[in-house]
Amino acid sequence: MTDLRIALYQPDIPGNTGTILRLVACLGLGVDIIEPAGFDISDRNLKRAGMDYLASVTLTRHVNWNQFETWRQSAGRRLVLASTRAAERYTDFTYRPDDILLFGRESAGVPDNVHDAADARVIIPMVAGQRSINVAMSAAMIAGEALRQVS
Ligand SMILES: C[S@@+](CC[C@H](N)C(=O)[O-])C[C@H]1O[C@@H](n2cnc3c(N)ncnc32)[C@H](O)[C@@H]1O
Repeated sequence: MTDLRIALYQPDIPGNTGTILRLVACLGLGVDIIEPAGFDISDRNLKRAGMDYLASVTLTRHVNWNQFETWRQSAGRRLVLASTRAAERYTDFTYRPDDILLFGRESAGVPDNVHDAADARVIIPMVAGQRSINVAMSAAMIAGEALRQVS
């Protein structure tokens, strides 16, 4: 079994978060939401995307980045940031079973201090001129690769 987790930094589109929560429910992963989010956790679009899968999600909400970091460091877990600014391909990185895979806010990614705090940063290569992949799609691709390696 893996203890891999997905963390969402201040997500602002409830349908994406609901889709990711359904993903983690199906893959058996834990999930962290670093608040403030741009919506309430009871948002109907989140519920529509997450459906009844939400009932089996192991979700931890952190009131802010500092509280998340305090918890993560005391747990001794590595933080792997998915970023369009990264240099290392997500398929070249060696994941550990207790890594936390961090994804940025849909509108703005993550600020520099969060980018710098990560232990590693990985990118899904894109064709020239494209800006970014949907956050839920990114999470599925990177979690899939991490699980392939550690399962
Ligand atoms: C819609 S994107 C954010 C776009 C934002 N304007 C930015 O500059 O980061 C939301 C999140 O999905 C993930 N993401 C999107 N495309 C990615 C890629 N090609 N490689 C790695 N992560 C990606 C990142 O975690 C990103 O913060």
